[in-house]
Amino acid sequence: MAAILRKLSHAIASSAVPAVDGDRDDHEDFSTELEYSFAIEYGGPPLAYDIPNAVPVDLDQIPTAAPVSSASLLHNLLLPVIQPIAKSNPSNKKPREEAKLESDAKPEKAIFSSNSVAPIALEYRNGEKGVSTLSDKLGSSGKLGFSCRLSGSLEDVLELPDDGQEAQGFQSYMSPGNWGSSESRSSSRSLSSEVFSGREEAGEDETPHHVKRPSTVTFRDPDSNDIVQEEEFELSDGDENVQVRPRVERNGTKGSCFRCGKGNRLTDKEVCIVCGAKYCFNCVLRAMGSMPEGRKCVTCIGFGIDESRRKKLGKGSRLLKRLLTKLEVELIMEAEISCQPNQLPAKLIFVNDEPLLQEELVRLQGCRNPPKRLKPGRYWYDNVSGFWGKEGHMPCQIISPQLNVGGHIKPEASKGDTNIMINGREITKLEAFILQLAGVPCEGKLHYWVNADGSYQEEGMNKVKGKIWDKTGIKLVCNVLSLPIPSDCANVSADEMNTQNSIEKKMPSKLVLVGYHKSGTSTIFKQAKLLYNVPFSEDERQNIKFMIQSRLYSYLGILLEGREWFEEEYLLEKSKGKGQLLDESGSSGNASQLNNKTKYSIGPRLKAFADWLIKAMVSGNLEAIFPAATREYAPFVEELWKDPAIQATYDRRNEIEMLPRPATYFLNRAVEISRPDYELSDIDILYAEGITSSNSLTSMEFSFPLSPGNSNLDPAYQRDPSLRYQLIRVHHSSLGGNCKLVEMFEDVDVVLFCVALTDYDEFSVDGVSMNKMMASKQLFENIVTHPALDRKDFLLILNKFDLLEEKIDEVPLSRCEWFLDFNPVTSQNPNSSNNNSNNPTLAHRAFQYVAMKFKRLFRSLTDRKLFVSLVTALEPDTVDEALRYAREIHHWDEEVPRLVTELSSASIDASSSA
Ligand SMILES: Nc1nc2c(ncn2[C@@H]2O[C@H](COP(=O)(O)OP(=O)(O)OP(=O)(O)O)[C@@H](O)[C@H]2O)c(=O)[nH]1
Ligand SMILES: [Mg+2]
Repeated sequence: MAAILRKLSHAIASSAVPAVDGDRDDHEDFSTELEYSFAIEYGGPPLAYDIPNAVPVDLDQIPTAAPVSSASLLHNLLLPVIQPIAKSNPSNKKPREEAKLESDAKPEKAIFSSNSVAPIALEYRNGEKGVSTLSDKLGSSGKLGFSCRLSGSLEDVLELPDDGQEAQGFQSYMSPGNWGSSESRSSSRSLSSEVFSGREEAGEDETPHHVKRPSTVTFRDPDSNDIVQEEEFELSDGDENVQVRPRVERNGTKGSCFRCGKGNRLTDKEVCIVCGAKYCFNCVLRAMGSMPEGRKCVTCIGFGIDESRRKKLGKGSRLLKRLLTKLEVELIMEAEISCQPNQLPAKLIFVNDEPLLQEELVRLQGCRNPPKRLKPGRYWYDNVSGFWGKEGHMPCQIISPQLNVGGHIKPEASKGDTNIMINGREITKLEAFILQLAGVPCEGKLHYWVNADGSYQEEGMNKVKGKIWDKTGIKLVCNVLSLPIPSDCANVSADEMNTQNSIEKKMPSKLVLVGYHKSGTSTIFKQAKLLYNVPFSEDERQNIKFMIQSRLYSYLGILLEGREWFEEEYLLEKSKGKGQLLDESGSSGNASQLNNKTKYSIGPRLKAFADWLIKAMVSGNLEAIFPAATREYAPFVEELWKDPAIQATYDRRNEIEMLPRPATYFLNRAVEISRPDYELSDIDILYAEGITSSNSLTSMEFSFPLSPGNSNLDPAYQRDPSLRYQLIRVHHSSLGGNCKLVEMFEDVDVVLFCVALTDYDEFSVDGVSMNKMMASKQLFENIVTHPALDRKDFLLILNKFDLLEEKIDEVPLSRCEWFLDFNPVTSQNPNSSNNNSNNPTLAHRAFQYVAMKFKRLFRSLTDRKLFVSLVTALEPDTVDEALRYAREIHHWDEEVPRLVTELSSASIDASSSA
């Protein structure tokens, strides 16, 4: 491609430079500035809407000005003269072969216009690639010698729709490229609309220096990682903490659009949140694509944002609103706020001179009263009083106290010079003024302790001398002087404050939930939210909805792969002469055999979509495409779903191993889910895989309502319903190598370790293939033996019992090397659902056996007792019981002295198997 461009740049340069002005320097300058834009004619399946069209220009049709006759000019009057398009001068003509594509394709149509942009229209005809270059065109017409500029570039031809056509325009830009033939698929990379700055001096094998431009078709090619490659980076001040970000080059003058170089400072533009490049209305979609991470140039995807723009995250702009529909803008804003690369980087936040660790940042942001508008920078934090400020400045906020984040506070943290120390920090003059107003002695060198509730005492003395915030007028003065006041007490009385403080002191008991891949931790967490009425925020609901919509496409992709196998299998059988047997459709089988059609065959339009979807899925790019493009493909989903071949495939879904279990639930409602107005139900939330796409740590606070009468729990275990609990769900992968990060849970009360009972014959697919039960066991060992969890209570949740019941009769438990000695005495009636201890089902025996294996393992590692609970995460009662059990374990622990004589370990065992 580079060679072709160089040839083109020769061709264009030689033609664009007037014959009379053969100055070589001019020529080179001109050619280095040349830019080319490519487009190909859409050859995919028919769409329900118009797509931009590259209209060929017939050179003969271009109106030209008649030459001004010199006779008509007045003597000595210099007028600008428009030169006509003249017949070519063969001596200036580039040899046609030189500019010809290696493919030898026959050019059919071409459009060319250049000042600095030379777009070239590529065409596909039956998979045959063709390109019309300038020299082709001129060669065929035998004409050359432009001295005037053809008006309108191809980009202008492919102009974005005006306001009235916004949605359609965006759809067109979000089309999956060329879905046509397999050839066109393989060359879909050339769909990218790239604008190259061609450099004459580039050597044969060198890639020309180019500023990569976003694709007009806004999806990444599934095969290509090109658009995230970046050639130039800048380091700011050599600070290793500062993330390297792509640098952008502007084509035009200051204030102009970074892409087309047009416009000025007053033109409405959209700004890339990473590199600051600004794009005009016409260029923004080309430059930013489908915006999977919000408003970023495609080359900036994956990079952290420019922190000075953080406060703009999620705030839609006028320009986007003009360009896209409300839903599309919402989607993009959502992605902008929630995607991983846009999150605040912990290491850029220094608290008391120390950079934060990720878990410290989580703690800081997740506390009851977190710092507002936190951004990278240096802060001080007095964790006794909760005062928080920027390094070298007076406090700006009072956040939750007692947070274990950052280093120790320094006396000079706020650059105070008053000789008055509060909790180890020398306070500023304004703070000293407030203390005086509050009646606190401020003469001489003083050291005070100030608590979060404003009570103060002199260092070394054991007597509270008073409360700063109690005095009337203090808060008002603080407000006037821009000094912070505790947020809780702004509108509440002292009494209320005391109550609040005492509640705050009653920190919730912490239950941490962890398990190996797909053990069911998210499902249990979501079930708990539903059970204890902890609402999903609008954001969470949106995230889950988008996740379900995205996953739907991967389920469809898997189904479509299955369809291919079934079709191939059918044809193979047919070629062996067995087709007749396989075809259940009787006489129509003969007709379909004649044209190689099977009941698994789909039409070309769906085939093209299927090919594209499978390719995107295999290359792992579906997440970048969906859910942004959900709306675009909803009609295809409907068409696909109704197709008999897909239904025939779906009927054989049990044979498609890759199809996860929840797929059936969602595929059954594929059409409804794919629609933009799809409304999420609680059951959908439960069945959705995961919680959000990026969450590795999720937490909720709740209390247990009084147990309903039919609860299996002994009423003696009813507890104060106002007691608070925090359930923290951690994805095992976020615990780091050897579960190092478990140490952030050293203050948890009970660890809930979740194991999927069905894992015994399954193998993990990522990394080294390993039996999932063995992997679970390994994770269990790592966590249990972690020093931070020494002597913690563990509750083993054996999950997916419903699935175990289905599986155990088919697949023996001894498939897992750890369970080789499982030798149940088969019951009289293996299908009986009776699970009492006299006649337990095979699944129950298996559960008891697995529980026993883990208990023994736990004892061998800790010399302590492991508690076990049997759960089916999709059934609320079992989750409720497991969590209430965890609560009991925690409180038993607190009440050991009283309970130790009452509770024997036998009763614990009994309740665990219940
Ligand atoms: N039938 C059935 N399905 C379950 C049960 N628990 C979980 N699942 C399904 O198993 C799959 C994995 O569950 P998740 O809750 O996402 O598991 P996870 O531990 O969060 O998995 P990660 O993605 O590794 O975090 C989902 O499709 C769930 O719907 C269960 O008790 N019964
Ligand atoms: Mg999950």
